[in-house]
Amino acid sequence: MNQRILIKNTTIVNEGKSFIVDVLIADGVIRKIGTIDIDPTYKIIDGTGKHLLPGIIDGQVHFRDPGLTHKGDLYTESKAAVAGGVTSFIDMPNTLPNILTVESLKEKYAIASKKSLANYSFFMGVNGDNIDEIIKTDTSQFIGVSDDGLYFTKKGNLLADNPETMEKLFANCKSIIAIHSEKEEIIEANEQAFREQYGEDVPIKYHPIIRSTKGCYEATKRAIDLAKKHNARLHILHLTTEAETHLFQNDIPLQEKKITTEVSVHHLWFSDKDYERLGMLIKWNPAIKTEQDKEGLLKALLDDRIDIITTDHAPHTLEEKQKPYFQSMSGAPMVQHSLNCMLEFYKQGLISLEKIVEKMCHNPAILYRMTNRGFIREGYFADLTLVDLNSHWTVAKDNLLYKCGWSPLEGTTFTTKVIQTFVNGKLVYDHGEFHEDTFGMAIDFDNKK
Ligand SMILES: O=C1C[C@@H](C(=O)O)NC(=O)N1
Repeated sequence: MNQRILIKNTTIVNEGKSFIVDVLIADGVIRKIGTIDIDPTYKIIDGTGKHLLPGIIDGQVHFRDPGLTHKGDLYTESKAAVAGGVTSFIDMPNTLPNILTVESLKEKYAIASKKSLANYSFFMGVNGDNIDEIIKTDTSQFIGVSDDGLYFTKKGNLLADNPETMEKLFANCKSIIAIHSEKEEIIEANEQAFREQYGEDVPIKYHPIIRSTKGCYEATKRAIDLAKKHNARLHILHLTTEAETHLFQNDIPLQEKKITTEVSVHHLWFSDKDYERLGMLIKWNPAIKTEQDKEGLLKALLDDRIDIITTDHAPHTLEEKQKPYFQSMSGAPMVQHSLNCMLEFYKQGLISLEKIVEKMCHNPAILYRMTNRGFIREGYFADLTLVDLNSHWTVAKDNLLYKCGWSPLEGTTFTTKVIQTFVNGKLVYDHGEFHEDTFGMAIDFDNKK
């Protein structure tokens, strides 16, 4: 039998409330929440002065496995995730091979079952080549479909030059469609203009001009119009502009929303002011935009037009990043520090702890219809993270767990620390140490609801 763990006297943050209580973990689940007597067989954890949150569910990561494992893999990146309080993640399809068939999806599940310390699920990739197969496939096979990061061909390009593909997908796909929302034709025209002026070495400050607000807004508007026309389930990934936030609703509960969106932590943390200091390290697609956009995203998060927070954790080697503009890879690692970043906003009085938990834990579970995860409830999986809200430490090379070995946050001092992380009731991360004797589970979800 699994050892029972009793977390005594901890402040749980859950479902809009924070209060001091005891939590008993047994057989992988939260067995009891309340005042619980100590039993000699229990492992006792003193939660006094600490906060217990549901484990973070990161709805968008690129762990690079299989095929791109020189950047990261399901073991290294899931290890970084649990050290950051993340207990579940959904990985994107732009691995090698791209995940465009049920067979390759199953292979990815098999790899994760032997390597991932956190719970996992995977988007099925969608482009012009596999759309007919996607439409035919039973939606219980995948949590959602996405085009994010896929290598676009004219034929396969979902977003830009292929309105028929999009129309067909929205008319027929019953699972959530998670879109990387930028209009390629606008970006390409801007790239062309800047290339003529600067050659390969365009200054990074022009990245948000090339990958412009117009490109984002028009793509998002078009996707929303199509979703409304066909009553499809649409999720816009990593929103970056204040303008787009006004395209989303906050007057219906998430359970009933068909059109949803997210913000990634880096788009709340950085703005175009940081390009001078960090250069290509913060080249992301869609681009980090202005201070006003950053503020608009936070506002929309707080007033529920933005539903969830993700990382879009996208590691590349430093060598792949530090190249002239057109060759430098977009994306950066974030999964180890997403909770710390959000808790820093809490410390600054910008967001409540309860709102952070709603957007990073509860809502991803609701949005992706996960079974018994995302909340501190009796009978739910014991996916939990214990945090100290008064602990100073500085991000540095020697405390990074990413395979790529760098972070755009190096030198940042955080005032909170993840102390312990439990995945399915197992203490996987404990004060900087890992217990690696068990792996995470495939996340159950119900696409039939
Ligand atoms: O959508 C994406 C993909 C990601 C990657 O590197 O896979 N990098 C990005 O910056 N955006």
